[in-house]
Amino acid sequence: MHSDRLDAQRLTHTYGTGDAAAPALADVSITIGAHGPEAVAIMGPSGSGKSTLLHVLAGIVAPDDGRVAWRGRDLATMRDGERTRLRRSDFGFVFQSGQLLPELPAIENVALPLMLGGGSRTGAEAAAGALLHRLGLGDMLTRRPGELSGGQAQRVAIARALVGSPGIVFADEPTGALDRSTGDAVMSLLIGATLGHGASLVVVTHDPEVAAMCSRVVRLQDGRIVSDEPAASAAPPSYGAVRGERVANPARDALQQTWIEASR
Ligand SMILES: Nc1ncnc2c1ncn2[C@@H]1O[C@H](COP(=O)(O)OP(=O)(O)OP(=O)(O)O)[C@@H](O)[C@H]1O
Repeated sequence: MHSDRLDAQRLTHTYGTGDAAAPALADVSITIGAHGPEAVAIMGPSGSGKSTLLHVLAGIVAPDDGRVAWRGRDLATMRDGERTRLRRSDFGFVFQSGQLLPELPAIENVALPLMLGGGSRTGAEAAAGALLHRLGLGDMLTRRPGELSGGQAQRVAIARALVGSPGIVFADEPTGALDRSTGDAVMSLLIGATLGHGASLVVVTHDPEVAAMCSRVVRLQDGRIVSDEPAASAAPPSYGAVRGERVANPARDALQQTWIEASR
């Protein structure tokens, strides 16, 4: 059994109370990374509970009922400070946009999680610079987010999510603000880089083509999981599952291999 696994059992969550109560999750159980790193897409109609599930899995929102365990430890039994430290050390996050600090250059945005974790500025910036180079942003280290394209900013966000070597990365519509070709490139990079780092990825998306790049697709409806299957059965033929053998994708395989070698 793989140690970097996330186990969620019987999660329920309702926003508000009484007449205003909005049930968002109902009896959701899911395990991520049981057999090694994997890329899992969470799909479903608007309001089906995707973002709520992601936030509960990441320990940002506490479930009303049920439990989430990371590496066998129940997040609810941790003190707030411990959970915050765990999120910083073991979890990475990529959101649609706006997560970078606008006043900081790219390299400092990426170095920040390491410095918040107690690392020296020199060491943190060395690691951040190396990662940004590997993501093709070696010329952009001193640019502030407002001086980057949307795709470049998302690559900086990916570097920031990965710099602390997390065990799992959570992404909420990470390409939702990008055009199709930029979004596809960023998504390939996110999947390749995350798996290349030995971490799992959980990504909320509306986009079937994004889901098809993942190895597994979980569908929600009215706060419940209605299907959980390998991406192969949901994938358009032009895309392959990241870890599957079904459809060759030389560019992605090469990218992932580069990452694995660079991460040694
Ligand atoms: N902060 C909140 N307060 C009250 N209700 C909320 C809140 N956040 C979400 N909800 C409700 O919970 C349900 C699930 O919302 P959630 O954002 O998880 O769905 P989603 O599938 O991510 O939707 P979308 O695809 O539109 O982003 C919806 O009915 C939503 O209106």
